[in-house]
Amino acid sequence: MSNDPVADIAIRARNVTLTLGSREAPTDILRGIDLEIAAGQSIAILGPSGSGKSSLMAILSGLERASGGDVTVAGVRYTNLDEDGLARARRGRVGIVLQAFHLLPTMTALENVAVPLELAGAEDAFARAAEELAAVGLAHRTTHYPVQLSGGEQQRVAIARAVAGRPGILFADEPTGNLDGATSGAIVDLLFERQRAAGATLVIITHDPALASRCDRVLTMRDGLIVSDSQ
Ligand SMILES: Nc1ncnc2c1ncn2[C@@H]1O[C@H](COP(=O)(O)OP(=O)(O)OP(=O)(O)O)[C@@H](O)[C@H]1O
Repeated sequence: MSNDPVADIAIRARNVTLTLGSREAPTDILRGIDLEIAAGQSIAILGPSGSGKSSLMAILSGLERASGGDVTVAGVRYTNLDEDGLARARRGRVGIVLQAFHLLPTMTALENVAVPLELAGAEDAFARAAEELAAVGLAHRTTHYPVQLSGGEQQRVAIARAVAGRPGILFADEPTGNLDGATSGAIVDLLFERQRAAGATLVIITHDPALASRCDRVLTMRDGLIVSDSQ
């Protein structure tokens, strides 16, 4: 840890709001989120369906722009960035794992991990991708296409892809939502293992209190607000 308190904050949100829908019928999705997450922390976000968990994660991970407030992630202030600016801010700083895996069907497991690295300018993209796939236990599946992989294997590829760029922050939105119980346990173990190996901050959205209890800190959302914080 550095002595600079600002450097030790991975995520800072101040009065973040999100309003969607039409001008005539706006819906307030996030209604003033204030949050600081320390670098290296694991944090779970719980809350009923529709409470705004995915929306908050989309904003913190730079996939979506807030309607108001201020967001700074990994030292980059998102406020005033356009979509290209947000995409640049994500690259190399943020890794994202989603419930539905989102692998490209026309690419092998190896290509799914290597191509984003290549686009980010890595010269050794394929060698690094092979290492990442080995680290998630898939050294024997590198030439398989997503359709040839089980759900758990696809999520391992997605985790390898998310951590391959060595991001400081890893976001996971219900990463086990499409998996059975036994597979889920192994995927969660893997997420925490990869987080520790990278020294990354981990933000997980989950409906599973047992998973949440493994995190350093647990937030609960309701109606677009954070209503409890275990910290
Ligand atoms: N484009 C949109 N226009 C209007 N409302 C939207 C839009 N997108 C999402 N919402 C609403 O925003 C609210 C928050 O959605 P969000 O997906 O963030 O919730 P969540 O807590 O992640 O839910 P779940 O656990 O079911 O995934 C929901 O009520 C949803 O219907």
